[in-house]
Amino acid sequence: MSTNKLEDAKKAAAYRAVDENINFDEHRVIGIGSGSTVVYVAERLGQYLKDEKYHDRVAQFVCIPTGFQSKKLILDNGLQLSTVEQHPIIDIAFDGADEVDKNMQLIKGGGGCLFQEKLVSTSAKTFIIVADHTKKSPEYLGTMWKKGVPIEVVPSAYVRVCNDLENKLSATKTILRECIGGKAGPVVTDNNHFIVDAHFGDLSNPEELHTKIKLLVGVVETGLFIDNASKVYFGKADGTVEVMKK
Ligand SMILES: O=C(CO)[C@H](O)[C@H](O)COP(=O)(O)O
Repeated sequence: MSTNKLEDAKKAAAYRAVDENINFDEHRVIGIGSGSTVVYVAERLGQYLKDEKYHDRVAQFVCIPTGFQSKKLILDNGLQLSTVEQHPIIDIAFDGADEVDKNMQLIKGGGGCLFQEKLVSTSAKTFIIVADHTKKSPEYLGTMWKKGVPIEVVPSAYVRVCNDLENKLSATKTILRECIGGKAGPVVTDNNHFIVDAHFGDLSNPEELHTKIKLLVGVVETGLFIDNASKVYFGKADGTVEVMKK
């Protein structure tokens, strides 16, 4: 698919997700995730802010970011920025995903905002995923996303975590995520942790794997988002959007 078509698909998913799920009278605290698709969520909210019919209500929204990129997105679109400390209960959150299976379990963290994304999404009463259709798994997680399960770890524990993932949980490969260009060395998250990408092949039981990984000393959070998403909007190349819900 051409880059333009892919962007159109992301935009279609994000616009429709906002249009169908924001309740301008009831919602006030909005989570804004990370990645290239959620850019269009912030853009859409910015458009509503400029529309005189919605302006007063959207100006009252406070937006909770999942990292530096989304903080900037919120500000660039003229929206009010706040924190999850000030608003531990979020009305609705939007975010992207790296892969979505048929049960709406997710792999996230491909963009390195893992822990903060999980904090925001699990603090939200409703969590909406926006994605292009390449993120839809035909069956198991690990089919479309081949870069492994992202795991946020305490820096000093990364060797121990990699060893445990391989020896205790049978990961076939673990990779400390490195920066590409700009800086030599590992990716450092917004919460000053490292990311390990762990390969397990197809994930037939992501919930069990998530629980096992979480128990390893040094693991902050896993990129397996279990029973978290309320709905998924998949944008397609032809501009249509498929909605998945339970
Ligand atoms: O989990 C994420 C960042 O850690 C992103 O939401 C995920 O990588 C999807 O990004 P994109 O919308 O660019 O495909």
